[in-house]
Amino acid sequence: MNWKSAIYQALIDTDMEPWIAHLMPQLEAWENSARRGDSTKWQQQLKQLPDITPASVELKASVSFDADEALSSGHRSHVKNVLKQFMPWRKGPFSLFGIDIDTEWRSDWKWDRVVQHIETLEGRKVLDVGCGSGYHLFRMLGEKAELVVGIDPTELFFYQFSIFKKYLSNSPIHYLPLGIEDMPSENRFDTVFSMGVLYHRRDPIEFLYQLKNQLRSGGQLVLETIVVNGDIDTVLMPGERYAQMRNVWFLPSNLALKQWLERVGFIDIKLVDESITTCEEQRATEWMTNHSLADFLDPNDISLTIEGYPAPTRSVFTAKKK
Ligand SMILES: Nc1ncnc2c1ncn2[C@@H]1O[C@H](C[S@+](CC[C@H]([NH3+])C(=O)[O-])CC(=O)[O-])[C@@H](O)[C@H]1O
Repeated sequence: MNWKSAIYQALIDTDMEPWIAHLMPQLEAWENSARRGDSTKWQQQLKQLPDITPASVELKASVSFDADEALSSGHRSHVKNVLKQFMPWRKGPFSLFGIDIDTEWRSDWKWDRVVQHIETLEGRKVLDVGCGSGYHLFRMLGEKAELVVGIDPTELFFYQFSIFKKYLSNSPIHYLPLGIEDMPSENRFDTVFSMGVLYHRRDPIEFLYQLKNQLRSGGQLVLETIVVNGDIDTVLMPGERYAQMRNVWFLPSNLALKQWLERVGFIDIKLVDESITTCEEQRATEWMTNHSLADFLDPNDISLTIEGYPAPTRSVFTAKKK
């Protein structure tokens, strides 16, 4: 069964059926456009992965898939070579049949900071907006969510996710290669995460409304984004680049962000974590060989980006929909 039919079948007898039915034409259109270039290569590479039923899958403490027996060294180097076709690997780490994918980001550190502050995911329907490779989706399933859906329009990340989904085909974890703007406003999820996305949005207030429109009444928002020091009136709009990223728009102070959340109508708003992003958490590795955070900071003063802005500090907020 292909990935589209799998999610449709999984939701057909639930109250999510109208939601997924609404999205099917867009998924169809995406699939038709994904029959070219890199997509074709990645689809072929996916078929090269071994058809093994994992002997054990760990999702609570890490994302690791283990086989009964170690792969032979020839088989192992073949699988490693296949996985390398999906570079750059940004969000992880993953472990597949003894091969450790040491990604650019220690996304597990972010998860450890977040998970201790959120309502239980057990039995809940969860949406992760801008899920990247889906690393956090697997950790959400590890927390026993009833349904986990990630959305992210970046094609490579869909295929990275598909590698691990292959070994969890019957689990309620799904990735839709769509953006938040494609989602119908149907108030269906118990928890909505959006981590590392707000600063990429040209209209952050509209984005907060879009997140709110995915939550049921009483549901929890978990929002993580880059912030700057300052009072309730402080919001930094960088010039063309921030830490070399071209698509960064608004970096609010914690107080300004709290006010945005209030204006959009969230209640019970809490700042639960604030952390400076370190060069240990985001760095180049064998699996992501491009420049990384150390190259984007001022070499003489790592509290600044190379453009002279405050270096990335990330805050996590939780809030509720009335
Ligand atoms: N319109 C959109 N709708 C949904 N996602 C989008 C959209 N536009 C871009 N994205 C996606 O948002 C993700 C942001 S990365 C955060 C990953 C993870 N959450 C993390 O916390 O590590 C952070 C970063 O790279 O700066 C990317 O995967 C985009 O494709």
